[in-house]
Amino acid sequence: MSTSLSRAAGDGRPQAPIRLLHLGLGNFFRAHQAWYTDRAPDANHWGIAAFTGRRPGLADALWAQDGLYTLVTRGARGDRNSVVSSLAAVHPGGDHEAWLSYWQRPELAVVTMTVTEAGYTSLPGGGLDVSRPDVQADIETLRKSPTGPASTAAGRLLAGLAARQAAGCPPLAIVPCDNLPGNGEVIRQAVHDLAEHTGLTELVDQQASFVTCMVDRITPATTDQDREAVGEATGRIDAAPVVTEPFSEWVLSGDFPAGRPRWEDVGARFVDDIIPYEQRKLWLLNGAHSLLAYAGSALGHTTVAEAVADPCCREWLDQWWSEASSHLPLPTRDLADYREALLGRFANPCIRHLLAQIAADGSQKLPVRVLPVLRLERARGAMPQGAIRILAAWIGHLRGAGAPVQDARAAEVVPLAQGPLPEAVRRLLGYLDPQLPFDSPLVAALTTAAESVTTP
Ligand SMILES: NC(=O)c1ccc[n+]([C@@H]2O[C@H](COP(=O)([O-])OP(=O)(O)OC[C@H]3O[C@@H](n4cnc5c(N)ncnc54)[C@H](O)[C@@H]3O)[C@@H](O)[C@H]2O)c1
Ligand SMILES: O=P(O)(O)OC[C@@H](O)[C@@H](O)[C@H](O)[C@H](O)CO
Repeated sequence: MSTSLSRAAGDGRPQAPIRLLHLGLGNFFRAHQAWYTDRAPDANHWGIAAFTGRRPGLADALWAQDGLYTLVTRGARGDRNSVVSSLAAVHPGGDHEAWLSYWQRPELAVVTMTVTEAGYTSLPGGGLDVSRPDVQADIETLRKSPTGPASTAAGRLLAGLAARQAAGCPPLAIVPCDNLPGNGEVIRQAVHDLAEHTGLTELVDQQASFVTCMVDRITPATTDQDREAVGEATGRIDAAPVVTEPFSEWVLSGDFPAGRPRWEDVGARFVDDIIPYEQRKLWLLNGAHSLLAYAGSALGHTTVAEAVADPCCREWLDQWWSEASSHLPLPTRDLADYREALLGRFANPCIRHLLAQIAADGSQKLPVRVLPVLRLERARGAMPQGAIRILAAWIGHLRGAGAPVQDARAAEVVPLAQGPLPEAVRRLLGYLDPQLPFDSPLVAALTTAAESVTTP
């Protein structure tokens, strides 16, 4: 009979001392940052304590198997299974005492996070969105006690920094790993704004260095079938395996005052100017994902691989990529190779990446994946049909076409999308950027494009 993964049974390596902390224990973190750490030559010195966002389920499942899990690297020609050992402790997000206790350890050096775009609780133009009830609740909590049980990511970081300062510990690095440009600065600003509302301002820059990074590895949600396949292939019960693609990229920019694992020895790159890497990835990969999520699901497709096999979607992808590529400061040959590689990654028939998963939180994603290209194209007098198609398909999605709406801002954007199309288009453009509804030719082109998106 199969037994669960366990260190006592000889699975994985012994637990490493904890010097890394992570918020947002999900699949991507386990396929990416935890995997880089696991393979670093100094992995034996760098254990991670990871916290879920709020729900305890994954922490419980991983706790029962000593933090070990199987990483299934799924290429078009088959799977490769390996056990990742870098998680030394796992906790439910609500365990605030445990969260603070790690910040009070002098040896803690790096805090990473994957909390989704919506988890940054920031305004579209930057800065903390203090109108949110969860942010307001954190302001109250942290005013009462600087280390109180905050619930937002910014609040938890600030409470951690306050605990660290009170314990007299040295500064560390905070490394957000979500698909946002300048993610280090975005979270720094959010934490800083929260600190201003709670009288803790000086603490932020004294205690932390905010590192920006570009992350890439397509990692879908795990299915029961994946769990069964891992059990059959490894002879071990694993309640929480992660399936990911062979490709991986991590580019970082910023200081690590208390050190870090030798991630550069296993493929991570440290650069001074991260902007070209961010733009290439967010526009070409994530922008294309959003196109397929809305336009592809409206055509009846369920996964990225299905959508990219449809010649119509392929043509739309090429149009979007040509528009976006023309604004990237990278050699033409490199961009052509990147696009070619993306097609192969998207077409991987063994990665079942659901369009519905990618479609979530479009209100947070389109401003960083699509709008920069739209604005650059309009500034040079072009009417970018590729970018317009993505926005049109998103509007169709909010009006009921394709994947179901799951958006942190659904209560605002779904009502804006209802009623006669020209007004809905104007309202949604205004939501994304108050300047855009004044661009009448754009409003007209987007209305025409949105009319062609099928709604039920
Ligand atoms: N999956 C990918 O292919 C991929 C690739 C690159 C980057 N990312 C980034 O990683 C993020 C997570 O993706 P995933 O595949 O791990 O998803 P997931 O659903 O497996 O995990 C998400 C984790 O984030 C936590 N979380 C969500 N909202 C939070 C909040 N407000 N505060 C704190 N924690 C919160 C959840 O509790 C969970 O632990 C994405 O939103 C994206 O920004 C994902
Ligand atoms: O993870 P999200 O929700 O930000 O976006 C969905 C996908 O576009 C994204 O996860 C990509 O698969 C990933 O960014 C590839 O590295």
